[in-house]
Parts: sequence; structure tokens; C-alpha cells
Amino acid sequence: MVVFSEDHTHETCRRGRIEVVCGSMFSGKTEELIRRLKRATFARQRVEIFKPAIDTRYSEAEVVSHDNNSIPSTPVDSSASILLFSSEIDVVGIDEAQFFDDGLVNVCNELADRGVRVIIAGLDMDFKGVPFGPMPALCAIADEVTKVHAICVKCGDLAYVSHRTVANDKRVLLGEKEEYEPLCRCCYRKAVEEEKKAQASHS
Ligand SMILES: Nc1ncnc2c1ncn2[C@@H]1O[C@H](COP(=O)(O)OP(=O)(O)O)[C@@H](O)[C@H]1O
Ligand SMILES: Cc1cn([C@H]2C[C@H](O)[C@@H](COP(=O)(O)O)O2)c(=O)[nH]c1=O
Ligand SMILES: [Zn+2]
Repeated sequence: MVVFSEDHTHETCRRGRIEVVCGSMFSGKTEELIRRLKRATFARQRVEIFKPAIDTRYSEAEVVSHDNNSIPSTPVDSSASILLFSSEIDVVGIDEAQFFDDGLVNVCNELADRGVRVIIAGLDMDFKGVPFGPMPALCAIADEVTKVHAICVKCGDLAYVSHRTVANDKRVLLGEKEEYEPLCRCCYRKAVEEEKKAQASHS
């Protein structure tokens, strides 16, 4: 019996499907997205990558990982634009999906129904541990969900959430290591309790 370490069927059989890669910040979502999209390109599939126009952290027109791997992308203002730019495409990649409007769910279903392989990467939760934007609905409609984990910077366990280390209560705050750290459940709970105590002692 021959056992392949990689399932190659998605690169060879052109059936529509939805794949979600989710997790906290620094968990490797963008690297995994780039890896799948580059393999699809090697398989001579027509690939298009989208990201929300608000995400200008590293580059305006590229998807870039924390380790500086990158791939050209098209920044779009709304999920509807993805449909407009996706004719004659085999594989659609979407990064930072948490920032898109709820219309992204129908857009992904529509693309998959047309036979497109859709690969979505996004934060499952915001800094408060609340499911982020269209991500829970995307996980629900996906054919396959991959949850990836960063390493908790306090104890070395698997991280589950992105802890915000600066005082700002807005849900959307672009940032990196200066603003966020990946923590496990236990270290996150301790960090939040300490913040509450510090706030109480200041008021
Ligand atoms: N605490 C951490 N745990 C795991 N990886 C980390 C951590 N801090 C930095 N990294 C780096 O981040 C990379 C993942 O980056 P990226 O794919 O952009 O993540 P994401 O898109 O999930 O934020 C890892 O390969 C690693 O080099
Ligand atoms: C938790 C959290 C994150 N963000 C921002 C911070 C970054 O700019 C992106 C996530 O990028 P990554 O590729 O997953 O590292 O989202 C935010 O705006 N609000 C949050 O609660
Ligand atoms: Zn921890």
C-alpha cells in the first residue's frame, strides 16, 4: 500500500470546496494559506488572493506572514468585490477574513458552487475571546476546518487566544508583537484578572 503524507486530491480534482484555517495571532494561518496557494500554483491552477483593504500592516498589495513569507494579493473593500474579480479562477485565497462583512459567507458558498476551491484564513476570536466577524459562520459552512496554534509566550503551552497588551477597547486595532501576545487559556485568564485589579486600583 502506498501512503501519501499529503492529500493531493484538492490540487488535481477541480471540485468546489471551502477550507478554513483559523487560530490566534502568530499561529501560522497566513503561512498555511500561502503554502496551500503556492502548491495550487505549482499544479498550474489559476489562483487569486484577496485581503481586506484595511490590512496595510506589512504591505498594501501582498499577503505577508510574520516570518516575511509573501504572495501578491488584491486588496478589496467588501466581500462582493471578490465575486467580481474571481471569473476564470480555480482557487481563491482570502486572508484576514475576520475583517470582512457577513456577505463573505454567501460569496464563499457561491464560489464553491461554481467549482472554485476557496481557502480562507482568519482569526477565530478577537482579543476578548469573542468569535470574530464572519469566522464562526465560515467554519460552519466549510468542508474542512484546520485550527492552528501559536505557542503561549508565558508558559510554552499551546496558545488559544490573542491577548491585547495595550489599552484600547476598539475591536479592530491592527498590530503586531507590540500590541498582542498569544496566550493559553490559563495565562490569558491570569492576565485579564491582573488588568482588572490594576484598573480597580487606579479608580
Ligand atoms: N508565540 C509564537 N508561537 C508560534 N509562532 C510564533 C510566535 N511568535 C512568532 N511566531 C512566528 O510567527 C509565524 C507564523 O506567522 P503567520 O503565519 O503570519 O501567523 P498568523 O497569520 O497566524 O498570525 C511562525 O512561523 C513563527 O515564526
Ligand atoms: C485579536 C485582534 C487582532 N486584531 C488585528 C491585529 C492584526 O492586525 C490582525 C491579525 O493578524 P494575524 O495575521 O492573525 O496575526 O488583526 C484586531 O483588530 N482585533 C483583535 O481583537
Ligand atoms: Zn500559558
